[in-house]
Amino acid sequence: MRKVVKFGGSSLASAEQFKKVGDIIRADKGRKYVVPSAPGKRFDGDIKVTDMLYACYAKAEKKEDITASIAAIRERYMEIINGLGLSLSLDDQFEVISENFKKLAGSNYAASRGEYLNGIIMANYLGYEFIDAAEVIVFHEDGTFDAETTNEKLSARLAECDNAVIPGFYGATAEGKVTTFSRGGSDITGSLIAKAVHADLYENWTDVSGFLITDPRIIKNPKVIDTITYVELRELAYMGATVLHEEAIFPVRQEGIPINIRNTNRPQDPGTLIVESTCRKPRYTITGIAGKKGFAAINIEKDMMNSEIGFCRKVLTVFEDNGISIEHMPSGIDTMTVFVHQSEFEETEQKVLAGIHRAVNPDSVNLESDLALIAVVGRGMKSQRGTAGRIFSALAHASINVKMIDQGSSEMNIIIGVSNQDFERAIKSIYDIFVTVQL
Ligand SMILES: Nc1ncnc2c1ncn2[C@@H]1O[C@H](COP(=O)(O)OP(=O)(O)O)[C@@H](O)[C@H]1O
Ligand SMILES: N[C@@H](CC(=O)OP(=O)(O)O)C(=O)O
Repeated sequence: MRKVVKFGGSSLASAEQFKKVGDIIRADKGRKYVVPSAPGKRFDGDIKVTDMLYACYAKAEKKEDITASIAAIRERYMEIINGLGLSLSLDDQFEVISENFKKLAGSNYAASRGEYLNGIIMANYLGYEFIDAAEVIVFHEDGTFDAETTNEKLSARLAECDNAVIPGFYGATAEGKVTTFSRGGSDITGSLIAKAVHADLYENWTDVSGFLITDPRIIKNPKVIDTITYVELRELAYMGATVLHEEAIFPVRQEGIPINIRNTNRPQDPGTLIVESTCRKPRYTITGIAGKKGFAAINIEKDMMNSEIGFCRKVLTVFEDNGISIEHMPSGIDTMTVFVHQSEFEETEQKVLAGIHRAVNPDSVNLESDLALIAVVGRGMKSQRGTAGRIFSALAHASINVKMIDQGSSEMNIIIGVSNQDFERAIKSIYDIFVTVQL
């Protein structure tokens, strides 16, 4: 078995965590390619190294003294090196990094150093080859990711070595400008490597025993999902289940490589297997629940709207022209609602309203803010009668007003809009009706 293993920041926050990771890798010869993140939080309230780097770079940009900030970052790594008993010096690397910060090499460069340095330590600790991600993960000049060149470079480079450590989160353009994925992007690096080496499995090690039915910060100890499909996971990841970056699914999906989410602190747990398709029946009718706060709804009313050809297109053009992306668009006979991200919308809100008036001359337009969207997802929901009924009776029992309902044509997800303030209670009542009472 050839495996790619990615360890998140929580798994590499201290020497103690590194030792657990070392034991996991050494326990299975198939764990050949290792993708580390930067050191994460050691305890509640701690600061991730990536955030320390961003903050330090912001100081450099303001021409403030960064000596103390660099020293604090360096201390995080020295604690790991000393705790592991390694004879490794990062003096040269820190000298280069300090110089580049002062030269304002860019905030992407700054953030990427967290993974870069952790990769050097990991390679030294394991006795694996270190491959700088800047050599093999390629971005276009405009900052977008170059999937084709990356796959070629990775395949060629990794064919030369039996095992290697490749830091997550960053890469570089052909000109050598360091660029990163969005936050949590080490998951993407792992997936790209799994694809390039035709891995049998992509293991993603974190601090929870798999993908949980819902966010453990909302429900205490939610049940683990044993098997989930890429499609279900994509819906949940997009809607805020942050355990895996939403874009990490695509590279492995093209190759049909399963992902296994595992817990570094409980390696004996089987975790969650993410697959293309499965005959395994899900344990509950629903597979998972996820959601996000911070949406606004634009409600548009106009008599006979439905018979006006091009109405929707004209409305949507107004959003497009103002650079606003649309999240959902439920409609009635004479009404249409557009859900958008509130933070993105606030700046241009009045321009959009005026634009809608000009474009379609509606009877009325009104705005509602502070809304949350919740996705209830599950392959078991398809052709299972009464699922929606159960969701809405659970919400009614909890006295939660439902502002929007949207069921995808795949019958695999139902999206519900509620007030921000009802968000946690709504998730809890849906979880209880399907999982706690085991319906
Ligand atoms: N449905 C979910 N299942 C599991 N974890 C979730 C879910 N939704 C949110 N999380 C959060 O995701 C965290 C793991 O992701 P992340 O912080 O990116 O870890 P890492 O540092 O290992 O990359 C968990 O500790 C948990 O708080
Ligand atoms: N260190 C980066 C990238 C990353 O993937 O981290 P983690 O695996 O800890 O989520 C971040 O904090 O965004």
